[in-house]
Amino acid sequence: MPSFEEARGIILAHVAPLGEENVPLPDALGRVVSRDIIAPWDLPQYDNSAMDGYAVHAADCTSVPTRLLITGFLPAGGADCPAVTVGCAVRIMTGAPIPAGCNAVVPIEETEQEGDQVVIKQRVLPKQHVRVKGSDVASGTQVLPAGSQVRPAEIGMLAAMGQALVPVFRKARVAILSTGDELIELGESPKAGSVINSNALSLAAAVREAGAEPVLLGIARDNLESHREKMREGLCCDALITSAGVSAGDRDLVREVAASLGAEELFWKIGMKPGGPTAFSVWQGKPIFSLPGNPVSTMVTFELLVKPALLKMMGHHRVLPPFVKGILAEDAHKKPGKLHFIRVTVKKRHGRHVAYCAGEQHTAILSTMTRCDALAALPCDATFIPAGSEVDLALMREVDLLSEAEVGIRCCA
Ligand SMILES: Nc1nc2c(c(=O)[nH]1)N[C@H]1C(S)=C(S)[C@@H](COP(=O)(O)OP(=O)(O)OC[C@H]3O[C@@H](n4cnc5c(N)ncnc54)[C@H](O)[C@@H]3O)O[C@H]1N2
Ligand code: MOO
Repeated sequence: MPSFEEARGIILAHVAPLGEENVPLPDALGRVVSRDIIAPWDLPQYDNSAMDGYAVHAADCTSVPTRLLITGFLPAGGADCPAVTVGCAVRIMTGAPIPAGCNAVVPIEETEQEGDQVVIKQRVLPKQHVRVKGSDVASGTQVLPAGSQVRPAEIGMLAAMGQALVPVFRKARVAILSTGDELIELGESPKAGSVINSNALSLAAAVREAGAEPVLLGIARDNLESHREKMREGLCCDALITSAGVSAGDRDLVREVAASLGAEELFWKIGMKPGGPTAFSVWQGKPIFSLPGNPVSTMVTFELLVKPALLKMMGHHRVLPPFVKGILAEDAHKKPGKLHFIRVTVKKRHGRHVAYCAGEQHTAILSTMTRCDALAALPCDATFIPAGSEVDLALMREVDLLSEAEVGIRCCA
């Protein structure tokens, strides 16, 4: 049985970035660029003013004060300005091109206008308040390397570079299949023994949050034919995630059907909890993630095993969840032999993350998941981890600062 790290290593070794596509710039947000983007022109494209003021030639302003004749006005976007001759200045607005004959801008506050003349009250240095052509990005240089994730800043830069279509890695289409006769869909009337198919919706949300596209396949019933039909359908997508039917039960059919469809199983069972019965197979290069059905196990295995794979498929370089060091606020007990991920709430105190048990840790307890700020990793061989121990935390959301009033070790039941 592979350890958690080994299992994740096997998964990551069996997935690769999907192909590329060109998307309109606004749709590139969150995607990963698949090629180096090279600047087709300088940014700024021309020398322009950084201030509202007067465009001058510094050499005309060596004495203080200096008096210059105002010969024109240049707003942003204005291009029509004859060359400025010795002893003259042009009133210029922020962003307007520096006219020929000028090499500096004097802000309006450092001047006084007297009729058609401007009095410059301070020394002027060449290039002062001039945004020089190409000083931000020079034509022909790399604006973004392949592999960059597109954030609002990159959208702005790509727009400034005239990049209406952006080459990005393809978004993964991820089929989600729930299995089990007890399941009903949200909105159907519950009967005795029925369970709402919440896993499909939490998985679809997590897939979407990872930047991929969920494709909901519905429910495979507990017979081979239903599983076969739905799993075949799912294999048209880039990846298939199944939930439940993967443990040791009489009706756990997912692995049998995956094998009958020709998938190669790389592992079944991992030395982690939750997520012990997880299976991973590959069918014609496509990953099949068979996650355990207990709702918390489904979410935790998605976060720690599936999401890194999807991110890699979509071209991301940083695919592992951000782990930070934290301090356990309470004693924790566990059985040896598996890496345990417990759900904790986290507060920050004096720059350190302090982790509190988020509640009942059984993997069917959804409410502990909604309170969870992070998953704390309790080492494989440990049986008792005393309060104050340092642990790795996989943060699931931003955490608050702990007020002084809340400081103090709480007792774990
Ligand atoms: N004899 C053994 N029994 C079990 C083992 C084991 O190793 N030996 N492992 C346990 C662990 S750990 C887990 S986790 C579960 C996983 O079992 P399955 O993946 O086969 O899932 P099911 O038994 O079909 O369902 C488990 C549980 O989850 C509920 N469920 C299933 N699908 C959904 C869904 N789409 N939405 C909401 N809830 C769902 C289901 O009703 C069950 O209550 O096996 C243990 N048993
Ligand atoms: O692995 Mo199960 O996922 O411990 O509840």
